[in-house]
Amino acid sequence: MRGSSGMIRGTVAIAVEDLRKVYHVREGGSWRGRTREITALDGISFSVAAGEIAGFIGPNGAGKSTAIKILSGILRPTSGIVRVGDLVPWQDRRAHVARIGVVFGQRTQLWWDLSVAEGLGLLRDIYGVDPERFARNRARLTEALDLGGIMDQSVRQLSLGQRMRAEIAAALLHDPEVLILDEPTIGLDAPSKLAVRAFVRDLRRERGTTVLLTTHDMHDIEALAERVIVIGHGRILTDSPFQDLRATTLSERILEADFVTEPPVLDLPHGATETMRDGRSVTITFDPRLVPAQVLVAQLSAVPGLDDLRIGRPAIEEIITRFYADHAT
Ligand SMILES: Nc1ncnc2c1ncn2[C@@H]1O[C@H](COP(=O)(O)OP(=O)(O)OP(=O)(O)O)[C@@H](O)[C@H]1O
Repeated sequence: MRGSSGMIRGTVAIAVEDLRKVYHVREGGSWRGRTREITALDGISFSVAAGEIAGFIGPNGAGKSTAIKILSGILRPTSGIVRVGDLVPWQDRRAHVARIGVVFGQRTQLWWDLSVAEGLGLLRDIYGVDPERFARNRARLTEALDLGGIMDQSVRQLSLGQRMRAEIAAALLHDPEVLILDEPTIGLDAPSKLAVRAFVRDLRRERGTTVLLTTHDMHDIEALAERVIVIGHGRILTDSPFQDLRATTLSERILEADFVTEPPVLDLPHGATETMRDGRSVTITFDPRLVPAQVLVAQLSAVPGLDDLRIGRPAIEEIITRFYADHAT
Protein backbone atom coordinates (compact mmCIF):
# COMPACT_ATOMS: atom_id res chain seq x y z
CA MET A 1 0.00 0.00 0.00
CA ARG A 2 1.28 3.41 -0.87
CA GLY A 3 0.60 6.57 1.12
CA SER A 4 0.16 9.78 -0.84
CA SER A 5 3.72 10.67 0.16
CA GLY A 6 4.95 7.84 -2.02
CA MET A 7 6.54 5.83 0.74
CA ILE A 8 5.63 2.19 0.49
CA ARG A 9 4.06 0.66 3.56
CA GLY A 10 6.16 -2.08 5.10
CA THR A 11 9.44 -0.46 4.13
CA VAL A 12 11.61 1.03 6.85
CA ALA A 13 11.00 4.75 7.32
CA ILE A 14 13.38 5.30 10.25
CA ALA A 15 16.42 3.14 10.91
CA VAL A 16 18.67 3.74 13.92
CA GLU A 17 21.67 1.57 14.63
CA ASP A 18 23.99 1.70 17.60
CA LEU A 19 23.39 5.41 18.07
CA ARG A 20 25.53 7.13 20.68
CA LYS A 21 25.61 10.68 21.87
CA VAL A 22 28.05 11.89 24.49
CA TYR A 23 27.80 15.50 25.67
CA HIS A 24 30.88 17.20 27.08
CA VAL A 25 30.07 19.63 29.86
CA ARG A 26 32.47 21.87 31.70
CA GLU A 27 32.52 21.15 35.40
CA GLY A 28 31.18 24.10 37.36
CA GLY A 29 30.53 25.88 34.07
CA SER A 30 33.99 27.50 34.03
CA TRP A 31 36.06 27.69 30.87
CA ARG A 32 39.16 26.37 32.55
CA GLY A 33 37.52 23.54 34.48
CA ARG A 34 37.70 19.92 33.49
CA THR A 35 35.07 18.51 31.20
CA ARG A 36 32.72 15.76 32.19
CA GLU A 37 31.06 13.34 29.80
CA ILE A 38 27.34 12.68 29.83
CA THR A 39 26.28 9.69 27.79
CA ALA A 40 22.77 10.60 26.69
CA LEU A 41 22.48 7.74 24.18
CA ASP A 42 24.45 4.60 24.83
CA GLY A 43 24.07 2.67 21.58
CA ILE A 44 20.37 2.50 20.74
CA SER A 45 18.97 0.61 17.75
CA PHE A 46 15.41 0.52 16.46
CA SER A 47 13.47 0.93 13.27
CA VAL A 48 10.04 2.26 12.41
CA ALA A 49 8.16 0.92 9.39
CA ALA A 50 6.54 3.28 6.91
CA GLY A 51 2.99 4.01 8.00
CA GLU A 52 3.57 2.95 11.59
CA ILE A 53 2.89 5.03 14.71
CA ALA A 54 5.63 4.27 17.21
CA GLY A 55 5.60 5.61 20.75
CA PHE A 56 9.02 6.62 22.07
CA ILE A 57 8.81 6.90 25.82
CA GLY A 58 10.99 6.96 28.89
CA PRO A 59 11.43 8.80 32.18
CA ASN A 60 12.97 12.30 32.41
CA GLY A 61 16.56 12.39 31.24
CA ALA A 62 16.32 9.05 29.40
CA GLY A 63 17.65 10.49 26.13
CA LYS A 64 14.44 10.99 24.12
CA SER A 65 14.99 14.64 23.21
CA THR A 66 18.56 13.89 22.22
CA ALA A 67 17.37 11.14 19.88
CA ILE A 68 14.60 13.36 18.46
CA LYS A 69 17.09 16.18 17.81
CA ILE A 70 19.38 13.77 15.96
CA LEU A 71 16.47 12.39 13.93
CA SER A 72 15.40 15.95 13.08
CA GLY A 73 18.89 16.81 11.83
CA ILE A 74 19.46 19.45 14.54
CA LEU A 75 22.14 17.48 16.39
CA ARG A 76 25.06 15.34 15.24
CA PRO A 77 25.57 12.06 17.10
CA THR A 78 28.90 10.90 18.48
CA SER A 79 28.59 7.69 16.46
CA GLY A 80 26.04 5.37 14.93
CA ILE A 81 23.87 5.12 11.87
CA VAL A 82 20.57 6.91 11.28
CA ARG A 83 18.53 6.90 8.13
CA VAL A 84 15.18 8.55 7.63
CA GLY A 85 14.01 7.25 4.28
CA ASP A 86 17.34 7.08 2.48
CA LEU A 87 18.78 10.23 4.06
CA VAL A 88 21.18 10.84 6.91
CA PRO A 89 19.51 13.69 8.82
CA TRP A 90 22.54 15.76 9.83
CA GLN A 91 24.34 15.23 6.50
CA ASP A 92 21.48 15.75 4.05
CA ARG A 93 19.76 18.45 6.07
CA ARG A 94 18.01 20.34 3.30
CA ALA A 95 16.54 17.29 1.63
CA HIS A 96 15.77 15.79 5.04
CA VAL A 97 13.76 18.73 6.40
CA ALA A 98 11.73 18.74 3.20
CA ARG A 99 10.61 15.20 4.00
CA ILE A 100 9.91 15.37 7.71
CA GLY A 101 7.59 17.39 9.90
CA VAL A 102 8.46 18.08 13.51
CA VAL A 103 6.23 19.39 16.28
CA PHE A 104 7.89 20.33 19.54
CA GLY A 105 5.14 20.83 22.10
CA GLN A 106 7.32 23.18 24.12
CA ARG A 107 8.58 25.35 21.28
CA THR A 108 7.03 27.08 18.30
CA GLN A 109 8.11 26.87 14.72
CA LEU A 110 5.73 29.72 13.88
CA TRP A 111 6.48 33.38 14.60
CA TRP A 112 5.01 34.94 17.74
CA ASP A 113 4.29 38.31 16.16
CA LEU A 114 2.95 37.06 12.86
CA SER A 115 -0.52 35.74 12.22
CA VAL A 116 -0.97 32.02 11.66
CA ALA A 117 -1.63 32.70 7.96
CA GLU A 118 1.54 34.76 7.61
CA GLY A 119 3.57 32.08 9.42
CA LEU A 120 2.25 29.36 7.13
CA GLY A 121 3.09 31.58 4.12
CA LEU A 122 6.67 31.95 5.34
CA LEU A 123 7.02 28.21 5.82
CA ARG A 124 5.72 27.70 2.27
CA ASP A 125 8.65 29.80 1.05
CA ILE A 126 11.17 28.12 3.36
CA TYR A 127 10.13 24.62 2.31
CA GLY A 128 9.62 25.67 -1.31
CA VAL A 129 6.10 24.22 -1.41
CA ASP A 130 4.56 24.89 -4.80
CA PRO A 131 1.56 27.27 -4.73
CA GLU A 132 -1.01 24.72 -5.81
CA ARG A 133 0.04 22.15 -3.23
CA PHE A 134 0.23 24.86 -0.58
CA ALA A 135 -3.32 26.05 -1.33
CA ARG A 136 -4.63 22.49 -1.27
CA ASN A 137 -2.86 21.55 1.96
CA ARG A 138 -3.70 24.79 3.68
CA ALA A 139 -7.39 24.30 2.90
CA ARG A 140 -7.31 20.67 4.01
CA LEU A 141 -5.45 21.40 7.24
CA THR A 142 -7.58 24.45 8.03
CA GLU A 143 -10.64 22.27 7.92
CA ALA A 144 -9.21 19.22 9.66
CA LEU A 145 -7.63 21.25 12.45
CA ASP A 146 -10.39 23.86 12.65
CA LEU A 147 -8.06 26.80 12.03
CA GLY A 148 -10.57 29.03 10.21
CA GLY A 149 -11.24 31.29 13.16
CA ILE A 150 -7.60 31.83 14.14
CA MET A 151 -5.85 32.31 10.79
CA ASP A 152 -5.59 36.06 11.24
CA GLN A 153 -4.66 36.00 14.91
CA SER A 154 -1.05 36.46 15.92
CA VAL A 155 0.52 33.32 17.37
CA ARG A 156 1.19 35.16 20.63
CA GLN A 157 -2.55 35.56 21.20
CA LEU A 158 -3.46 31.93 20.68
CA SER A 159 -4.43 29.57 23.47
CA LEU A 160 -2.14 26.59 23.90
CA GLY A 161 -4.61 24.26 22.19
CA GLN A 162 -5.08 26.65 19.26
CA ARG A 163 -1.33 27.07 18.91
CA MET A 164 -0.75 23.33 18.90
CA ARG A 165 -3.25 22.89 16.08
CA ALA A 166 -1.47 25.63 14.13
CA GLU A 167 1.90 23.96 14.85
CA ILE A 168 0.65 20.65 13.51
CA ALA A 169 -0.59 22.36 10.34
CA ALA A 170 2.78 24.09 9.98
CA ALA A 171 4.58 20.74 10.26
CA LEU A 172 2.40 19.14 7.58
CA LEU A 173 2.21 21.87 4.93
CA HIS A 174 4.83 20.17 2.78
CA ASP A 175 3.36 16.64 2.97
CA PRO A 176 6.16 15.07 5.00
CA GLU A 177 6.54 11.29 4.91
CA VAL A 178 7.59 11.20 8.54
CA LEU A 179 6.10 13.20 11.39
CA ILE A 180 7.98 13.55 14.65
CA LEU A 181 5.80 14.62 17.55
CA ASP A 182 7.58 15.65 20.74
CA GLU A 183 5.05 16.05 23.56
CA PRO A 184 2.25 17.20 21.24
CA THR A 185 -0.43 17.25 23.95
CA ILE A 186 1.54 18.78 26.81
CA GLY A 187 -0.55 21.30 28.73
CA LEU A 188 -3.63 20.81 26.57
CA ASP A 189 -7.11 20.43 28.02
CA ALA A 190 -8.96 17.14 27.52
CA PRO A 191 -10.94 18.10 24.37
CA SER A 192 -7.80 19.48 22.70
CA LYS A 193 -5.88 16.30 23.50
CA LEU A 194 -8.66 14.22 21.97
CA ALA A 195 -8.67 16.45 18.87
CA VAL A 196 -4.90 16.09 18.38
CA ARG A 197 -5.06 12.31 18.81
CA ALA A 198 -7.98 11.98 16.38
CA PHE A 199 -6.16 14.09 13.83
CA VAL A 200 -2.96 12.01 14.04
CA ARG A 201 -4.94 8.78 13.70
CA ASP A 202 -6.72 10.09 10.59
CA LEU A 203 -3.47 11.35 9.13
CA ARG A 204 -1.89 7.95 9.35
CA ARG A 205 -4.97 6.22 7.98
CA GLU A 206 -5.54 8.60 5.10
CA ARG A 207 -1.99 9.48 4.10
CA GLY A 208 0.13 6.63 5.47
CA THR A 209 2.34 9.08 7.36
CA THR A 210 4.90 7.48 9.65
CA VAL A 211 4.75 8.93 13.16
CA LEU A 212 7.29 8.85 15.97
CA LEU A 213 5.63 10.07 19.13
CA THR A 214 7.32 11.16 22.33
CA THR A 215 5.06 11.84 25.26
CA HIS A 216 4.72 11.54 29.01
CA ASP A 217 0.96 11.15 28.59
CA MET A 218 0.24 7.44 28.50
CA HIS A 219 -3.23 8.11 27.12
CA ASP A 220 -1.50 9.41 23.95
CA ILE A 221 0.33 6.11 23.74
CA GLU A 222 -2.79 4.09 24.42
CA ALA A 223 -4.78 6.03 21.81
CA LEU A 224 -2.15 6.07 19.08
CA ALA A 225 0.84 3.82 19.33
CA GLU A 226 0.69 0.25 18.14
CA ARG A 227 4.30 -0.15 19.12
CA VAL A 228 6.22 1.25 22.06
CA ILE A 229 9.94 1.82 22.29
CA VAL A 230 10.94 2.43 25.89
CA ILE A 231 14.24 4.12 26.60
CA GLY A 232 16.01 4.53 29.93
CA HIS A 233 19.53 5.76 30.74
CA GLY A 234 20.27 6.04 27.02
CA ARG A 235 19.42 2.42 26.26
CA ILE A 236 16.40 0.64 24.82
CA LEU A 237 14.58 -1.10 27.65
CA THR A 238 11.94 -2.69 25.50
CA ASP A 239 10.61 -2.44 22.00
CA SER A 240 7.31 -4.23 21.79
CA PRO A 241 3.73 -4.01 20.63
CA PHE A 242 1.69 -1.91 23.03
CA GLN A 243 -0.54 -4.87 23.79
CA ASP A 244 2.46 -6.89 25.00
CA LEU A 245 3.43 -4.17 27.43
CA ARG A 246 -0.08 -4.17 28.75
CA ALA A 247 -0.25 -7.97 28.84
CA THR A 248 2.51 -8.15 31.45
CA THR A 249 -0.03 -7.00 34.00
CA LEU A 250 -3.14 -8.14 32.21
CA SER A 251 -4.09 -10.64 34.87
CA GLU A 252 -3.80 -8.08 37.65
CA ARG A 253 -6.89 -6.47 39.13
CA ILE A 254 -7.36 -3.61 41.54
CA LEU A 255 -10.03 -3.54 44.25
CA GLU A 256 -10.77 -0.26 45.99
CA ALA A 257 -12.83 -0.36 49.15
CA ASP A 258 -14.24 2.69 50.99
CA PHE A 259 -15.30 2.47 54.62
CA VAL A 260 -17.45 4.81 56.73
CA THR A 261 -14.76 4.86 59.42
CA GLU A 262 -11.05 4.06 59.38
CA PRO A 263 -10.81 0.47 58.08
CA PRO A 264 -9.44 -2.31 60.30
CA VAL A 265 -6.35 -4.33 59.47
CA LEU A 266 -7.37 -6.79 56.75
CA ASP A 267 -6.29 -10.40 56.75
CA LEU A 268 -6.01 -11.00 53.00
CA PRO A 269 -5.64 -14.40 51.29
CA HIS A 270 -2.60 -15.42 49.23
CA GLY A 271 -2.68 -13.62 45.86
CA ALA A 272 -4.06 -10.37 47.28
CA THR A 273 -1.96 -7.51 48.67
CA GLU A 274 -2.92 -4.21 50.23
CA THR A 275 -1.05 -1.66 48.07
CA MET A 276 -2.42 1.60 49.47
CA ARG A 277 -4.33 2.93 52.46
CA ASP A 278 -5.56 6.48 52.41
CA GLY A 279 -7.90 7.61 55.20
CA ARG A 280 -11.04 5.53 54.81
CA SER A 281 -10.01 3.87 51.55
CA VAL A 282 -7.97 0.75 50.96
CA THR A 283 -6.54 -0.40 47.63
CA ILE A 284 -5.92 -4.10 47.13
CA THR A 285 -4.07 -5.56 44.15
CA PHE A 286 -4.95 -9.17 43.37
CA ASP A 287 -4.48 -11.91 40.84
CA PRO A 288 -7.90 -13.37 40.00
CA ARG A 289 -6.28 -16.68 39.06
CA LEU A 290 -5.27 -17.07 42.71
CA VAL A 291 -8.12 -15.25 44.42
CA PRO A 292 -11.44 -15.02 42.57
CA ALA A 293 -12.90 -11.51 42.83
CA GLN A 294 -16.07 -12.82 44.48
CA VAL A 295 -14.04 -14.36 47.34
CA LEU A 296 -12.46 -10.98 48.08
CA VAL A 297 -15.76 -9.16 47.72
CA ALA A 298 -17.43 -11.62 50.13
CA GLN A 299 -14.62 -11.20 52.65
CA LEU A 300 -14.70 -7.40 52.51
CA SER A 301 -18.49 -7.27 52.62
CA ALA A 302 -18.31 -8.99 56.01
CA VAL A 303 -16.04 -6.24 57.39
CA PRO A 304 -18.13 -3.77 59.44
CA GLY A 305 -18.44 -0.27 58.01
CA LEU A 306 -17.90 -1.11 54.33
CA ASP A 307 -19.41 1.67 52.21
CA ASP A 308 -18.39 0.99 48.59
CA LEU A 309 -16.36 -1.44 46.46
CA ARG A 310 -14.86 -1.01 42.99
CA ILE A 311 -12.90 -3.50 40.88
CA GLY A 312 -10.81 -2.50 37.88
CA ARG A 313 -7.57 -2.99 35.99
CA PRO A 314 -4.41 -1.04 36.70
CA ALA A 315 -4.23 2.23 34.75
CA ILE A 316 -1.72 2.39 31.95
CA GLU A 317 0.22 5.04 33.91
CA GLU A 318 0.69 2.56 36.70
CA ILE A 319 1.93 -0.15 34.34
CA ILE A 320 4.52 2.18 32.82
CA THR A 321 5.61 3.60 36.18
CA ARG A 322 6.23 0.09 37.45
CA PHE A 323 8.07 -0.79 34.26
CA TYR A 324 10.38 2.22 34.65
CA ALA A 325 10.96 1.37 38.32
CA ASP A 326 11.77 -2.29 37.51
CA HIS A 327 14.42 -1.20 35.04
CA ALA A 328 15.97 1.63 37.04
CA THR A 329 19.66 1.07 37.72
N1 LIG B 1 23.01 20.08 25.64
C1 LIG B 1 23.29 19.21 26.60
N2 LIG B 1 24.48 19.25 27.23
C2 LIG B 1 24.79 18.39 28.21
N3 LIG B 1 23.98 17.40 28.64
C3 LIG B 1 22.78 17.29 28.04
C4 LIG B 1 22.37 18.20 27.00
N4 LIG B 1 21.11 17.84 26.60
C5 LIG B 1 20.77 16.78 27.37
N5 LIG B 1 21.75 16.45 28.23
C6 LIG B 1 21.76 15.34 29.19
O1 LIG B 1 21.56 14.12 28.47
C7 LIG B 1 20.68 13.23 29.16
C8 LIG B 1 19.47 12.92 28.29
O2 LIG B 1 18.70 14.12 28.15
P1 LIG B 1 17.44 14.25 27.18
O3 LIG B 1 17.01 15.68 27.20
O4 LIG B 1 17.76 13.65 25.85
O5 LIG B 1 16.38 13.33 27.94
P2 LIG B 1 14.78 13.19 27.75
O6 LIG B 1 14.51 11.71 27.74
O7 LIG B 1 14.33 13.97 26.60
O8 LIG B 1 14.24 13.80 29.11
P3 LIG B 1 12.83 14.60 29.43
O9 LIG B 1 11.76 13.57 29.46
O10 LIG B 1 13.12 15.14 30.79
O11 LIG B 1 12.68 15.64 28.38
C9 LIG B 1 20.34 13.94 30.48
O12 LIG B 1 21.24 13.47 31.45
C10 LIG B 1 20.60 15.40 30.18
O13 LIG B 1 20.99 16.09 31.35
